[in-house]
Amino acid sequence: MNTDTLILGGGSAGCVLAARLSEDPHREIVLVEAGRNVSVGDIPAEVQARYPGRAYLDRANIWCRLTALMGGAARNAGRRPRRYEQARILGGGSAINALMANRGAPGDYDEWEALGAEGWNWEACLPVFRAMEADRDFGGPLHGSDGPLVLRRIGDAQISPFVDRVMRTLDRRGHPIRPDQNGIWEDGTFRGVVAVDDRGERQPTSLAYLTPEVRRRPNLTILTGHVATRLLFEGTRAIGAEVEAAGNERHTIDARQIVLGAGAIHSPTLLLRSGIGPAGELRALGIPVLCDRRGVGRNLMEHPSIAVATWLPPGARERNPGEHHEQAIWRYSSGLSGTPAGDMHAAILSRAGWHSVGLRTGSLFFWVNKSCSRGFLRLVSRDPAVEPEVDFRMLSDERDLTRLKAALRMGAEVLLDPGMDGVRDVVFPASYTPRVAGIAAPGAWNAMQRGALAGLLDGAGPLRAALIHAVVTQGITLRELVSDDDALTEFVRLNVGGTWHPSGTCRMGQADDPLAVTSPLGAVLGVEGLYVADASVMPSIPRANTNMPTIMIAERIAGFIRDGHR
Ligand SMILES: Cc1cc2nc3c(=O)[nH]c(=O)nc-3n(C[C@H](O)[C@H](O)[C@H](O)COP(=O)(O)OP(=O)(O)OC[C@H]3O[C@@H](n4cnc5c(N)ncnc54)[C@H](O)[C@@H]3O)c2cc1C
Repeated sequence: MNTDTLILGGGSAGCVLAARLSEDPHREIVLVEAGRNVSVGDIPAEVQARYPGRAYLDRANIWCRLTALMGGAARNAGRRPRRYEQARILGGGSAINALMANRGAPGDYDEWEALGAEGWNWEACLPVFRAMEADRDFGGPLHGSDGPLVLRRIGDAQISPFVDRVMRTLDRRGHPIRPDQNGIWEDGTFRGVVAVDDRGERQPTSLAYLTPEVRRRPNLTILTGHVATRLLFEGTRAIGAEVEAAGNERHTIDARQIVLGAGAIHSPTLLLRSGIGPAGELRALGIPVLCDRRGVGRNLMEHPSIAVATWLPPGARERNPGEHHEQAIWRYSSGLSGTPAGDMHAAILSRAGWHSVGLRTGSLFFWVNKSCSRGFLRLVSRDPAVEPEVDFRMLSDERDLTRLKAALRMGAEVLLDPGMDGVRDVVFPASYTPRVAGIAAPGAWNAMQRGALAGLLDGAGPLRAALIHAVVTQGITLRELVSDDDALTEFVRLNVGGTWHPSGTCRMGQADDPLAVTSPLGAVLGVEGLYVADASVMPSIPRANTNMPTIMIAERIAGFIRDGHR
């Protein structure tokens, strides 16, 4: 097979790249995606749903062997990797994520430019954000009205009694309720902006960008169920890729130009496997070094998280099980020296899972929105079936630990505030541990078990607190954590999780920056004909969920490639 532009990875970014680059009828495009197809009329119900809590737990939609190290280890024990969900489906993260649609602070993009990504300041990025969206609630200079992604805020009829009361309680405590999360960057609480279309359904980029009309273009070929195993080069010029179809049949696709959209874990992995990366590490695995670039797989970023949860009395529970659950957010500034405004984020969740216990649990899911810790990923085998080692080194920067500990304390205060009387019951610490992930797997057995536990907890009356502490938090109480700093440190270090926002592993920068992997145009430094255009290229993590920033990146780099910038 032979094409002009070969796009590897059909995720949030890859589908945008395919749609935009195929607008030029003279350019042949092949899009290769490892996961299954998603199209209008052929979309799994859990992917289409506005309630997203099943899609990312379905093993058919994710890279099942991928694990990652998050934070610290228990005393006298090694660090243990946990499953780390990343999409393997056409549309990528946008087909399984929590639908939150925000961009971060203007300062995040000005920072990208300051770090060497020339031309990526807020003034340059804002018009692209606007062009991507059709905001159904707000207009004006910060919003778009006719882009492919419909955005809206959770309405009065949808908001759960618990979420509504948290917002009012926070308002009374000095964190004002504000109308627009995507408006002026300021602290407060906001109804969540979600990418939900006018029928109330998810819009993965595999539908919003790869519309039936786009798919009919004769110059666009979409290959799903195909895994790219390695890039091919002639000298230092990329000339194609080796791909493996289901059934292990390998073949090559020749191309004039290759664009990686395989995401922040698998785009650097493909570079490493193809000989682009830290020379010593590659040689140790017997991979011939094509280009010694130390930055490949470094600068791995996430938003470290921890939660405070409460058992919900019946009247405070989500009334519609199909409703989106991340209904509001709380943005605040830690005030810690060297951190910017609005560096902290809490998702105010009406429920904690698809099952009966989840439906009865509300939570404040905190994350450090401007995190300072940086991790890495590296190959451990030449075998393309073996996932890389991923180590986020969360909280390795003390500032992240300090902020997350303070967040847990604040969350406890808010949920225990008398203003919450009637919509909260027992308050307890929570996090997305491997145990919780196991329990959360969709299926009849888990549904039955959770149903029995929910019934037990509902009927437990004065024994509920003891039962939650025994079964849910396994002996850890909130009182102990907020009164004992060492216990809190240990709990946060052990239980810190992510938010599924990996980024930065092929970061943009200037050619003389030894840790830069791509130029500000997305071109891989040191070789020709190869680009990266996904969450990997972010120089620093934005104060945002990362889907909209990634789509903006794909839009811009597609534009650079289309216009022939070098
Ligand atoms: C569970 C979850 C919840 C999230 N919630 C939100 C949210 O609410 N809001 C938000 O803004 N962001 C959210 N995110 C993050 C957001 O979805 C990602 O930042 C975004 O999808 C990244 O886009 P990407 O194109 O870089 O990578 P992806 O969307 O992950 O796409 C990469 C694609 O490449 C494919 N691929 C990888 N390797 C190969 C290969 N070798 N050959 C062929 N194909 C390959 C993968 O299968 C995948 O489809 C969430 C993510 C997850 C996983």
